[in-house]
Amino acid sequence: MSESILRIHGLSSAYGQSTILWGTTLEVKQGTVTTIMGRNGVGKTTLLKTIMGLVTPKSGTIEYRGQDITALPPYQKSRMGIAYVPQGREIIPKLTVYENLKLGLEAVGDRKAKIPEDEIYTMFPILKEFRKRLGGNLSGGQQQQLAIARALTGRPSLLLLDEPTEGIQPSISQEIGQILRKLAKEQGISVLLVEQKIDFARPVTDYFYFMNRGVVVSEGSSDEMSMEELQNHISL
Ligand SMILES: Nc1ncnc2c1ncn2[C@@H]1O[C@H](COP(=O)(O)OP(=O)(O)OP(=O)(O)O)[C@@H](O)[C@H]1O
Repeated sequence: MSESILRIHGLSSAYGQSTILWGTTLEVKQGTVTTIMGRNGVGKTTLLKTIMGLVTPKSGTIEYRGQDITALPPYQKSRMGIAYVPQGREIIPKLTVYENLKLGLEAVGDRKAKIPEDEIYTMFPILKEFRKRLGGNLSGGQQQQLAIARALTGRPSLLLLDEPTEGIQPSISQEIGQILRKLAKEQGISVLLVEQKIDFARPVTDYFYFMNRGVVVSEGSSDEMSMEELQNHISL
């Protein structure tokens, strides 16, 4: 079994008085795609934000590559190789595709580094074609590809992805799924994915966690789970 790149133990976090995570525990193995599923509002986005340091945990620990990173701010986590693609993508509409990609490098604090253009454009050929186009003029699927590409410019070890298929046509979702598999299997990048669509998640995922009301309620490897079991888990 491969090593864990991320271990989360008993993580709780809140917005003011409103507690959302109630002691979440999970891990991500190196070079795998690990997927968190659960209904709207159970705390999946809050979990990713807490891992990234955008929400401060009340208790619990986050360990990345064996190091306790619980209290570190987001920029330090970025520099250590954790990249985050938020729900809704958050690309900058008034900047070109290339300029948006450059922002990914700034997030890791390396202004002198070059965008690995060959790699990025091999993975996302449409971004090469639209290099000079404004981000705001891309389709939803192309913006999602740009957001993932931007996260990859700093060569992360762990990619946190929040619902990349939301509002995207199935053919592009499929392409994104294939890219996530490749990143994990060929480049050893570990992916922690939040996803609601079973059809997309099933072929992409190595290991599933199911959340309800701020905790993990069940888990299991993708191979061991039938489509029916998956359906049952998320309808709980
Ligand atoms: N900034 C915030 N301030 C206060 N409450 C928030 C904030 N962000 C989210 N919440 C609340 O926290 C709860 C969990 O939200 P979260 O977005 O983490 O869930 P989710 O499982 O990702 O759901 P979804 O799939 O709808 O994004 C919800 O009740 C939501 O209304």
